[in-house]
Amino acid sequence: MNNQPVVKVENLTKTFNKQEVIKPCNMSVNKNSIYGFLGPNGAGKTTIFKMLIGLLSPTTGRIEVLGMNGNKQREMLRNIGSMIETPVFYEHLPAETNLDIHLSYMGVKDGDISSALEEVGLNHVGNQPVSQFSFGMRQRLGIARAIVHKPKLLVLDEPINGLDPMGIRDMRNLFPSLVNRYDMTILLSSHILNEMEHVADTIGIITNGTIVEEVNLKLIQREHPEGLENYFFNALQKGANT
Ligand SMILES: Nc1ncnc2c1ncn2[C@@H]1O[C@H](COP(=O)(O)OP(=O)(O)OP(=O)(O)O)[C@@H](O)[C@H]1O
Repeated sequence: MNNQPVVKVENLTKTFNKQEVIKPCNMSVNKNSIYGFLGPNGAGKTTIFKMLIGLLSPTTGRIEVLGMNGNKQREMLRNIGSMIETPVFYEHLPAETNLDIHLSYMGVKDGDISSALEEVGLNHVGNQPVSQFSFGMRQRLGIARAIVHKPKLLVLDEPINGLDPMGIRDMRNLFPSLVNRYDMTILLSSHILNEMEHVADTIGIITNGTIVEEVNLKLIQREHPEGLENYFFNALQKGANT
């Protein structure tokens, strides 16, 4: 891992209906990092993710992704893969056709749909319509769609939500291998602290619209060998007191 930031956020805010739900935030995600974004319900994780991937515009502040800001938005979007909230598909079309449509939309000609499906354990059902998929299979397909065009930055909002234990274990192996094989940088959110400890190397904590911590996981583990939970609750407490 080197120290070149792939995501750099400065003084980012977002106001909805006169309410500032994201207060001035700074964030830095290093190249080839797996950054685990943690925070209570409603803290602002999804809103920040949406701003990073261009689905929402910031109220104020600056976002730089892969060295680009607003100036090269198309190029930036082609290099981002994401799954935010519940993924939506063309229900009547097979999984592989959904990925094919995504590749066309992204302008990628040489995407490997069968490999992407295999990465998430869906290779045997690629020809089935998505309407026949279970919740966990849809999550897996959402991840396949996020990675099929081999983005440089992968942004996944609660990707293991709804996965079975095998799926969780598969993702634990998949994420670091995407970093190693395709030079990706991954930004993940999850409420499952234990799982974040398995995959992330950096932890960011947001509470009430403010990022209160951004720390290397190894440093946390040195101080909290018992696990992330105490560190997480302390950080929230610290955030509440400032
Ligand atoms: N479109 C919107 N209009 C108004 N308020 C919104 C909108 N989207 C999000 N919010 C508010 O912004 C705050 C942050 O929401 P967000 O979805 O980013 O939280 P989160 O950390 O992802 O939560 P969770 O863990 O529950 O998914 C919440 O108070 C939410 O009600």
